[in-house]
Amino acid sequence: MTMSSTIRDMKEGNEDDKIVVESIVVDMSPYCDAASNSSGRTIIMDEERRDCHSRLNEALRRDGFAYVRGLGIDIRLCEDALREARSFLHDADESVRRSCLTMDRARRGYSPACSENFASLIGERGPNDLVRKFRIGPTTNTNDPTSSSIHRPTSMSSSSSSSSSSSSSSSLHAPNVWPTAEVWDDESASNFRISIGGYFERTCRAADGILEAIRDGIINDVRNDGMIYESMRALMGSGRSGRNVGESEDECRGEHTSILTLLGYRHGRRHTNGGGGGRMRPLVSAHTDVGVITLLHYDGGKCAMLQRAAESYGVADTENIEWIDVDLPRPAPPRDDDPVFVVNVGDCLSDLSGGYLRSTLHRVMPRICHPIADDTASNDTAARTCLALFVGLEPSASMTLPSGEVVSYEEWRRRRIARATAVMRRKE
Ligand SMILES: O=C(O)CCC(=O)C(=O)O
Ligand SMILES: [Fe+2]
Repeated sequence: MTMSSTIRDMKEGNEDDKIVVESIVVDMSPYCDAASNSSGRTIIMDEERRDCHSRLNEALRRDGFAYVRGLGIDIRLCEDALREARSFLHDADESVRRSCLTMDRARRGYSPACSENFASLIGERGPNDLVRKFRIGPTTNTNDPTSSSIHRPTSMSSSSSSSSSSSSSSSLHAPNVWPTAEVWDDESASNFRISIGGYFERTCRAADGILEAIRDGIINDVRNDGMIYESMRALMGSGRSGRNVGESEDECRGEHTSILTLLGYRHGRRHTNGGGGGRMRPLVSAHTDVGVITLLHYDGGKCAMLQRAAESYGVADTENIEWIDVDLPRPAPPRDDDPVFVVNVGDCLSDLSGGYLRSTLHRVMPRICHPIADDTASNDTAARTCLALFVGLEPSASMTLPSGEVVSYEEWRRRRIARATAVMRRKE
């Protein structure tokens, strides 16, 4: 049974729903949401962790993608963040979004539709992506409530933080930009910042648990390769959550480079072209993600569908790939407060693990749907909204590649992008 048919069965109310869900969604609570005993000490059974990391890595090895839950993230946080993202990406006036344009829109702020081209990430030529995006990341500035070094969003001023300073010299660290009360209204601007900032902080922490599980799984499985232990060190320690063992939450640093991207898709011209008998063109071209892992959560918006390649194909044959829908199961009782996420492997983890885990090609395709005339976010079931956390290491994090070469994360990233650019140039 494929991942997509499994989910379809579940949605149609198959009697065996619960069993099916249990069999495909990996419960990450032994790594992300460990229960405490009466004295507050965490109880984690080795066996539970073993089961968790082997199930997760099995899915990631097979598909490059896995469904996870048990991240310790309340469904209300996800619903709030999706609602706020919808309100900004679909309902607000374009002038509100454009107030968040930055010099480096691939890292922070608003990126309008048709301004990015993910096909270039794999050295392919394709139309620009038809999606609106908004990005935030760590600022390493402890005065910024969205700095992941602060684990409790406090008073959210609605003023733009674009002037806030960053203590890091890396181009992967930049100030966040938020819509202000002057261009939006006070309440909208403030709710947006609180929900999106809170979601970012919480998912960054959950991603740490997921990476720990992936690392344990790989080390356990590839025991006879001495180098793998060195390679996996990059996934641990102070790099990502910014918190060192023994530090309190107030003391931790926000030096990882994870970026939260909000993505908004609407019914548009690529739907009507394809509907006329022509070949549908993707809204986001086939690509692999550059970072370590990506953690996705999205609503049921019908106008677009995330798809992954059925198997690991060479980047060269993107034309003849079998694509599988990556639908998101809605949690059902008694787990209806425990949201399901998708994890996928990025190129960095693929390189670090020497191909043990492989980044999988994926894309977003338009789906024919029937948008209603008054399509505000509150009543539009066509618009699709996705929250994507692209997990990155600290710029100076030292990566030992299985070849034995040691390279910083920032340098590895620079080479990865340069490789794709060089392929594009050769094709020109
Ligand atoms: O919208 C989605 O589901 C995923 C988009 C994506 O693959 C990306 O932004 O890297
Ligand atoms: Fe992606």
